[in-house]
Order: sequence, then C-alpha cells, then structure tokens
Amino acid sequence: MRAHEILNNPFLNKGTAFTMKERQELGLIGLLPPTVQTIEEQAEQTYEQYLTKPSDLEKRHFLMEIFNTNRTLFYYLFNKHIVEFNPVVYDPTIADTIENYSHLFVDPQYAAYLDINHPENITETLKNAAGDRDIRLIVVTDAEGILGIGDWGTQGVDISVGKLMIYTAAAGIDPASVLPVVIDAGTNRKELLEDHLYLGNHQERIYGDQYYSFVDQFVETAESIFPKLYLHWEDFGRSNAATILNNYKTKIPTFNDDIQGTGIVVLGGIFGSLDITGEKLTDQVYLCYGGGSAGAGIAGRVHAEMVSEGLSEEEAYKHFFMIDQQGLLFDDMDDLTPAQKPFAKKRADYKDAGDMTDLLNIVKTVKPTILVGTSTNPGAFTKEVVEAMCANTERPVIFPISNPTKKMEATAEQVIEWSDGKAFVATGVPSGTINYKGVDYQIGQANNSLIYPGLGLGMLASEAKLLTDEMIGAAAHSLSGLVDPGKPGAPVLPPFEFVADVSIKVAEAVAKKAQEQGLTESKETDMAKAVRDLKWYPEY
Ligand SMILES: NC(=O)c1ccc[n+]([C@@H]2O[C@H](COP(=O)([O-])OP(=O)(O)OC[C@H]3O[C@@H](n4cnc5c(N)ncnc54)[C@H](O)[C@@H]3O)[C@@H](O)[C@H]2O)c1
Ligand SMILES: O=C(O)C[C@H](O)C(=O)O
Ligand SMILES: [Mn+2]
Repeated sequence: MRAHEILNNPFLNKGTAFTMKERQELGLIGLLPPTVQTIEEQAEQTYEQYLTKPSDLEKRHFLMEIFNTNRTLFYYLFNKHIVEFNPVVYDPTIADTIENYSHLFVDPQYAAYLDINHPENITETLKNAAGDRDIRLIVVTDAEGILGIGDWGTQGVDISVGKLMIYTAAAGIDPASVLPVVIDAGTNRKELLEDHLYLGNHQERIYGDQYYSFVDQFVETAESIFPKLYLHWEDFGRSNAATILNNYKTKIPTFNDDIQGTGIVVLGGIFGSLDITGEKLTDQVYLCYGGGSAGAGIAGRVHAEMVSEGLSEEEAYKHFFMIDQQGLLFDDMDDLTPAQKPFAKKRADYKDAGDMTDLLNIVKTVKPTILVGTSTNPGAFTKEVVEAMCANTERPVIFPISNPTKKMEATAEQVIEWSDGKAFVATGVPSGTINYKGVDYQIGQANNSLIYPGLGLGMLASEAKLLTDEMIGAAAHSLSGLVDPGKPGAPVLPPFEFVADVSIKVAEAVAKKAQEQGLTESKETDMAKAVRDLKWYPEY
C-alpha cells in the first residue's frame, strides 16, 4: 500500500504516533514531523484544540475531522471525555448537523448511500463501502423520522454514523466492523427539494410496494454479503418502522432502536423509580403522551413486564392510556396504528369525563402515576400537568423524552421545580444536575444510547440468531441495582459516565438469555468471556 493511502485511511492511520520502525516499514519516512507521539500526547493536543472551538457545532466538526483521519485516536479521546462529548458527538448537536448536512458536507465517512431508484446497485454499494472489512453491525435509516425533527432524506445518514460512534465508545464495538447505511427513498421536506445544494434525491418519498421491495432486497443482500450481521433500524417513519421490524425480527438478528431500545431504557428508569419508593409496577397507571414508534414501543415493553409480573394481558391493558394527536385514543377511531390499537379505550366508559383531548383533563380523569412524553410537542408538560400528576401519587414518574432539546415536553428543571422535587425525572438529552432547595437532583438520561451498545455487544458476542422479547426483558432488568436508591436526588438510571460498565452488564444479560433460549452460534460457551473478548479498545 502506498504511504499516503495509509495516512488517509482512518482505520490504519496513527498520525504522529507511527513509530520510527513503522515509518521505515510503511514508507512513511519524512512524511510526518520527526517527534513520535504517544496516543495520550495526541489526545492532549487534540483536546486542547477542541477547547478553542466556540460552539458545539464547531466542536463536533473538529471531532469529525479526527474521526475522518484516525478512528483509534477519536475513540481514545471520546472515552476520556465521554460525558462532555456525548451531547456534542450525538444528541442534541447531531440534530443540527443533520439539518445542515448538505451545506456542511466534507466527507462521506465510509457510509453506504443507497438509492431507491437503483436497487441494482445495492450489492455494489455495500461491497464498496465495506472494502475488505468484515461487517458485523449495520445501522440503517431512511430518515423519515429523525429524532423529533422529521424527514431529512439523505441528510439523515449522520444518525447512522452517530449511533455507531456511541456503539464503539460505550460498548467497544470494533469500529472497523460497522457500517452506517442510509436509504434515500426521497423526502417530503419541501425546503430540501427546493435546495439545489441538497445532496439527496430531489423527489417525494416513495411508499408501498416499491419501498418494501427495496428494503427486502437490501436486507437479503446485506445478509448474504455479511453472514454474521446484526441489523439496527433507526428513525424510520411511524408508518414503516413497526412493519419492517415485524417482517424481520423472527428471521434474522435485528433490532429497532426507537421501538425496542427506548422501551428498555424507559422500563429501566421506571424500575429505578420503583426501587426508591418500594412500590410495585403492577400498581402503576401509565399514560403515554405521543403514541408513535417510541411511545407505543415503550408502552408495549412496560405492558409485557406487567404480564410477566403476573397480570393477564387484559388486566395489564387496563393500566394503560395513550394520547396521540387525536387526544386520548378510543377504539372507535379509524386512524389508529396497529401498535396503538390494544391501548385504545372504549369511549362509553368515559362519557362524562369532559374533554378527552386535553392532556391536563386526561391526567385529572385517568389519574396516571407514570407520564412519558414521546410526542415531539415542546412544552406540553405544563406546571398544571405536573401538579395534577402530583395529586395522583406521592412520587410520580415524569419522563419528557422527546429529542432534541427544542422538542422536550418539559425541561428537567421545570419538572423538579413544579413537583417540588417529588417527581422522578429522566430526559432524552443530557440534563446535568439540578440543585433545588439544597438537594442535588441527578437527572437520568432516558436515551436508548444507554442500552443499545450493550445489547449489540451481547448480540455480536453470542452470535445470537434472533433478538427475542425475553432477551429484551433481560436487558431492561440488567439496568436495575446500578444506582443508590437511598441517596436524596439519586438518578433513576445510571449516569452516562458509567455507560461502559452498563454495556457489559447489558451485554452479558442479553447473551446469557440468548444462550438459555438456545439461540447462540458462538463457539465460546462462556458468555461473560465472549463479551469481554469481543470488546475493542482504542490502542495502537
Ligand atoms: N429518549 C429516547 O431514547 C428516544 C427514543 C426514541 C424517540 N425519542 C423521541 O420521541 C419522539 C417521538 O419519536 P418517534 O420515533 O416515536 O416518532 P413518531 O413520529 O413515530 O411518534 C410521534 C407521535 O407523537 C404524535 N404527536 C405529534 N404531536 C402530538 C401532540 N401534540 N400530542 C400528542 N401526540 C402527538 C404523533 O402523531 C406520533 O404518533 C421524538 O422526539 C424522538 O426524539 C426519544
Ligand atoms: O437518537 C436519540 O437521541 C434517541 C432516539 O433514538 C431518538 O430518535 O430520539
Ligand atoms: Mn431514534
């Protein structure tokens, strides 16, 4: 390989850390400044430069430059500053980079760009993007529902890149074994279609048979080129996400992050809250605000847990209420999604209840103890709503988890203040610590990033053939017992600084459950060892 090919390959490049011996062997003599640096020195220098960047967006650009040139250094640095970099590399700053992707574009970052108009190119695209790398993990998006900011077409590729960065930083998934993929199926965002610098297809989004046939060809091709693949779906639109998951989850090892990942992390946060109060899950009343992919996914997971704790399916559904744009969902509505239907109520049971489209009224009527926001409707959890939650129970669970920051149903600070410190809060973006009346409230981050890296590590280490509901349940349970419930202001989820430990715990739980279910194909039978052996570390 020619010297500059090595220096320009982020998987091989070590920059100033190439030793003199390596420089001689690889033909790099004279191509680098004479001082050989350690990775620690490189990290010190890059971090110093990082600190001079005035905004989070510029900080992210700078870090992406490191990512584009030297992946080992990037992850070394990321691991050292994981709490500080998390909101810069990932949510919420990633939302800004997606909105401005075409105008900010400098590097395709080894992603695979699939074009719905050219199914004949799927094989070549995946092979070109992988090169000679052995791909074990794909994150794919079609970007119809990026976070809470909607349809961004090809620009959504950044969410695939970003999710994979978290996989490696949090769980040590080898960055050479991953592939970010975007399916450009068009976009319904007018401003992109009208922007001549937009880098995606200038056409309206395609749905239906042509779309599903393309997805099918993609899955089939990816499975055949990469036989040990684990396939992660991210930010598909509400009308496709669950359908795609249901099509493939009984056939291949696959995962929908918004539906399943969010379900695990929110159930983990509820466990954390109940650990503190000593209450039972089966005594709770759950109100979902925003019954889309995430909302219905979470409700489905909490419902499954109530059933596994002894309630019948039907009994358990009585504990759930779901609000979407129409208001409280009733079974006579003709526009319910399949995932919403089991949570819809009989209208006759509520005929004297007044207006069932207003969140405050609904909270007063159905008296939930748990309120989870996945609506993308900022500010929906008002002071009155929080106060009404406090009238239902001593310590309500209130999780406004819509992303990014501008979409949150309430801030953590507001919920703490309006509930006089009584509500358990977790948010989708990092919220830091809030001091209220002398108590430091550490706010848990109910973001699927806390668990999907560990889940992936467990899937890859065990080489599980499928991801089952039981494995997902095991992942949620593995989150409890990690925080100290006796401490005032304790978070209900482990802080992100411990994500590496959390990932190992989640991975082991998932791999062991897969083994118990006879689903593992790994030659290693000790799942704890398989998990540790697969973990990659950023070292030269
Ligand atoms: N914290 C996390 O880990 C996490 C994970 C997934 C999604 N989310 C967030 O949840 C939100 C929803 O994501 P999704 O993937 O489920 O999207 P989605 O489009 O599938 O769901 C959003 C739902 O909210 C409904 N809605 C819109 N306006 C509403 C209103 N005023 N009142 C009630 N319901 C309303 C929509 O009809 C839709 O059903 C996003 O902001 C996303 O960032 C957070
Ligand atoms: O990407 C995130 O931050 C979480 C989640 O998958 C989302 O869609 O909001
Ligand atoms: Mn998502």
